[in-house]
Amino acid sequence: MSDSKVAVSKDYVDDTITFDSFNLDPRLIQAINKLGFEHPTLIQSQSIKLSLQQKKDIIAKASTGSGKTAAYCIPIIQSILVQNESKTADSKNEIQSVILVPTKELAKQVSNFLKELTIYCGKHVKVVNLNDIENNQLLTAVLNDRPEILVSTPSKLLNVLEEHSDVSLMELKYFVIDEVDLMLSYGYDEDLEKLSNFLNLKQHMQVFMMSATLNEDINTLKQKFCNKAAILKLQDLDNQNKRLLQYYVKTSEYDKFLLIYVILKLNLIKGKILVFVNNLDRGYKLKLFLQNFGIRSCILNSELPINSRLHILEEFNKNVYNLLIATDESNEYDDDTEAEVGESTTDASMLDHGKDVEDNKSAKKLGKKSNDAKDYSTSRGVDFKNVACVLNFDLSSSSKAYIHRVGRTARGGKSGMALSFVVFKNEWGKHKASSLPSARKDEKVLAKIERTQKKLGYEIEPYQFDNKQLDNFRYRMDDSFRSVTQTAVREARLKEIKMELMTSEKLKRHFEENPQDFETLRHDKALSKVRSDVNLKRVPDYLLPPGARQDVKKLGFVPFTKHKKRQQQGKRRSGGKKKVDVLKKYRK
Ligand SMILES: Nc1ncnc2c1ncn2[C@@H]1O[C@H](COP(=O)(O)OP(=O)(O)OP(=O)(O)O)[C@@H](O)[C@H]1O
Repeated sequence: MSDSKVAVSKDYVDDTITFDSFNLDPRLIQAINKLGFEHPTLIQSQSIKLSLQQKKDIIAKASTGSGKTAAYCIPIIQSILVQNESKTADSKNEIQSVILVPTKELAKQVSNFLKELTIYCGKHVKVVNLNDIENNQLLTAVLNDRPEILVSTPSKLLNVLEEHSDVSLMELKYFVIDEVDLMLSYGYDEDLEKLSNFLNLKQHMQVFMMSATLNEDINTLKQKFCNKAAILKLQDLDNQNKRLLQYYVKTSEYDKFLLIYVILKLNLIKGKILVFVNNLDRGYKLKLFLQNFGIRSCILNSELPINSRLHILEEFNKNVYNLLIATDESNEYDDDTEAEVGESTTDASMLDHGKDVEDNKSAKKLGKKSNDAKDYSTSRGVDFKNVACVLNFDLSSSSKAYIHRVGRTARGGKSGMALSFVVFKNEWGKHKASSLPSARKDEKVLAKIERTQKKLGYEIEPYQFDNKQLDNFRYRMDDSFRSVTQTAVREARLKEIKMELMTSEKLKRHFEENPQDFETLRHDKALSKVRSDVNLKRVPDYLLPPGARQDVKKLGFVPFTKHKKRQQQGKRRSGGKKKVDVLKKYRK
């Protein structure tokens, strides 16, 4: 999944072994080396061993970013390669593996990863992402070839099976359900039930079910698909949790806008920032608000065509954009019971054979996702690269959604930080234009998040900004906020969709022929001309901390404290190893 070499921290790595010790095919080992993976992560070493040596079905619960994708991809590819060796010239090709994921983004991500892993054996292990193919004739041709691995969302696979009666999954050797709990809350259970009719259940078929969060809801699926599954639970060890620093700021709804403006305008957070908002309009509102200050951002939401979404993700991962505002609708569908029940065991590593996932009678089923939002989630599974900070502009409405959101940073052993804006209960609804229904419960949700994170060994620290310093920026923020009317938001939303649709449909062929043009397409352009003061883009000297007045380049990590102190802190930072509290300068 990575473009560059990734060094996984000791938290996840099983440095007692290397990938060589699994007796993997040299072509697979070569591809793993090319990805820069030196040691397997804990979930990988457990899963590869159990799958290859004991042929066990596996239900795995392991932290976000701990390498679950490779934990099922590697044994699948290895087995297919072994199988191939015993093939004769007239053996027929069969589809051997199906990997189900809840979103199109994940289908793309997983199939890309598989392609990287099969780079030296692609002729023998063909990977097809069904969600990638819309043309029916092309699909028929591709399926006639009986690719060894299919990646798909459940609805797409079902659709394909219903329309291509000649495609059989009866010889399937591997069946993976990734982000299995999300599948259920998205209402994919009916599709999965129907899909089970196309499978030779419990007959020589190995099943993987993976997620960072699991609850007893998956028991029905487990009973349906698995045969004496081994349950792997691998969470971080207590003293290894310092890679992810977590903070919250209690604020009013209106002041969230002030806070984000100051944080971004003064570059208080270095590196890429992923901002989560809870609905589509909020995303555009925030984008337009920031645009007034000359702060560019991209939007990611379920309304955009899939090609645009994939392109935005790709570009963000290539560091083309620094600021991505993602609408997370999935948190509406996550229930919170898992986090409290599921984490009751915080063993670093626990392996039970045939043991049931914990009972949680109170787990309630949530409504199905709307068609628009189906197949989309930014908080789940997406391997955002090098995100320095996840900023919950709107707090998630469940602690489970919070786990997945903050899991978009500090991935693959890197460090990161999460900052959440939490609305004081007694401040909720006081400023209509900035108000959000879900924020009413912010304090309650925060309490749940704190409890859940504590069980995982994490502390979430309060962060208090110096209100006096912030107040200096207030009148500029008022101007900008007023200019972002509901009409401006609606227009921006329409304009963006039109723009992206054009790109997706009309220009699709052009981009296929001229990929270099696609590279230069930017998604963070200004959306509409909201009536704002051009001066808003400049921060006048008197608003800047003294250290930055002479030299604008000094913006970012600018102290409101004394210069000397900052120099000392700067030195410490350059040491590289110490965790940096990037917002410190604004602390009260
Ligand atoms: N053995 C390894 N060594 C180094 N990097 C690894 C290793 N395994 C995976 N990675 C990298 O770690 C990152 C996270 O992996 P992956 O997306 O599989 O995590 P995940 O557990 O599925 O997370 P999530 O629960 O959020 O879906 C990826 O960038 C991947 O390339």
